[in-house]
This record gives sequence, C-alpha cells and structure tokens, in this order.
Amino acid sequence: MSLLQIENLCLSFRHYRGLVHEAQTSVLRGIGFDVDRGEVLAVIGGSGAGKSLVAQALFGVLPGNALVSGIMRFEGVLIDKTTRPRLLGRRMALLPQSSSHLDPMANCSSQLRWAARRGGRTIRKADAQAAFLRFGLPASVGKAFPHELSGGMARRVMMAIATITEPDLLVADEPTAGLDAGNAETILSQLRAAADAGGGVILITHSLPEALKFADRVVMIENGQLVGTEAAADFTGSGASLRSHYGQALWQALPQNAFGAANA
Ligand SMILES: Nc1ncnc2c1ncn2[C@@H]1O[C@H](COP(=O)(O)OP(=O)(O)OP(=O)(O)O)[C@@H](O)[C@H]1O
Ligand code: NI
Repeated sequence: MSLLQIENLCLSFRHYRGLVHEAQTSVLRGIGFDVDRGEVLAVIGGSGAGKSLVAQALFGVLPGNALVSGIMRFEGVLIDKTTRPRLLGRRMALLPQSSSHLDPMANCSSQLRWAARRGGRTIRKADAQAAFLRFGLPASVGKAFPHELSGGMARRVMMAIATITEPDLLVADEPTAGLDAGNAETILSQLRAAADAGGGVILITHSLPEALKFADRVVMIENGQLVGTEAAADFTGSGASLRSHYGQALWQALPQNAFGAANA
C-alpha cells in the first residue's frame, strides 16, 4: 500500500465580481499521484503552476475561499477533518515555501520544542542543538528570533522544525530557495536520507537537475494539471524513454542537452 495516495485533486478559489456576483477560478484540475515509503517524489513545474497548492491542500492549510475536492489517503486512511489532526506533525510534516510561517514572537529553540511536543515528543537542550547542527546551524541560533535570521538560515531552521519528529511523510516546498550550493546539498541529502530510512518525501522544486539528482520519480504540473509522471532514471540520453511530451521538452531544454543536440 502506498504511503500517500492523491486522486483527482481539484481546487478553485471563490471570489466576488462586484458586490453580488460570485465567481470561481479553477487552479488545480485532476491532480493524482502516489508516494511510497523509501521514495523521493519530485513535483516540478514553473512559477504559478500549482505546486504549493497541492501541498497546502494535503495539509489543510488553504485560505477560507478555497474549494477542494478529490481523495487523499495516508496509509489507506482517508485524510479528512477527523484524521488530519492526528497525522500533522507526527506522521506528516510540511516545510512551507515561505519563512513567514515562523512565529516572529518566539525564539527558534522554543519553536523547535513546540513542534516536537505537538508530535508527542519532549526534547532536551542537547537534542535541539543537534537538530540545528544537522542543518549547519550554530547552537546560538536557538536563542535567535526569526527577524535575526538570514533567509537561508530561516529555511534551515524550518527544516529542523519539520524533521524533529521524524515524520513518515515530509513535504518540502522549494527547500533550497535562497541557499548557497553547500547548504542546498545538505538539505537535499537529508531529504534523501529520510526516504532511504523508510520515509516518503515530496520535493517541490523548479529545478529538473535538482530533482534528478535526489528524486526517484518526477511528477510535472503545468497550469494546474498533471502533465507527466516519469522515473528519474528515464531522463537520460536523447530522452527516448520518457513517456510524456512535457518530460521530453524539459529534458531537451537543459543547457547540456541543447548543446548536444546542436552538435548532433
Ligand atoms: N489564496 C489564493 N487566492 C487566489 N489564487 C491563488 C491563491 N493562492 C494561489 N493562487 C493561484 O494559484 C496558482 C498556483 O499557485 P501556487 O502557489 O500553487 O504556485 P506554485 O507552483 O507553487 O508557484 P511558485 O513556484 O511560484 O511557488 C497561481 O496562479 C496563484 O496565483
Ligand atoms: Ni510555490
């Protein structure tokens, strides 16, 4: 049984035109994919494609004017209002795209401890320091407030928070945005290690090379629709093994392949 199944996920936003006319804008249409234990699944697509909304729908953190339909299951159990609170933070955790999700009024160590407690764990000072160190952060970061962090540090603090309970499913929404190559590699390697240890990981990214280096499969989203699911290993050579046009186009668009094609 898959760790996570998403079937026919549709999402639209309700808004008003003028004072009385209600309209709906459809932003996700018929999205479906599975994630298995031991797997990193990359969700790739351009800006505005709908990647973050898939994650927000899964975690139930959409704005009030969102209308969602479709089926999501965690280990076969339907994710709904009753089951989701038992899963969040314990069995599945989200690394959000924006660091505005950190509480501006609390230091990083408190936020890490809260996350652990929400997931049913109590951590000691040494555990907190070790969690920060895993992402290249000094122990002193524990006393820092979010406004004292650089963008890349804030992202790494959020990663420490998301992973503190060792969730079965980790969804990382553009985890390397704003990070230098070394820190990006650290985070992506930790995601890979979480999957290799038996968890499932969804890696949301713009970058095909990043996805291919760390993921097993790649799901492609364009304009709110799924336009291809490919094994990462099929992005090779001329791309003849790729089943989707979108996958082939993405592969051909990589600079090294365009160079190869020009010299073929
Ligand atoms: N609260 C909202 N109300 C209305 N439209 C929204 C809302 N949030 C997102 N959208 C729209 O839904 C679409 C998908 O947004 P989403 O944030 O999922 O894109 P994304 O693929 O994550 O992009 P990026 O790579 O830039 O983060 C966009 O067109 C966006 O404008
Ligand atoms: Ni996004």
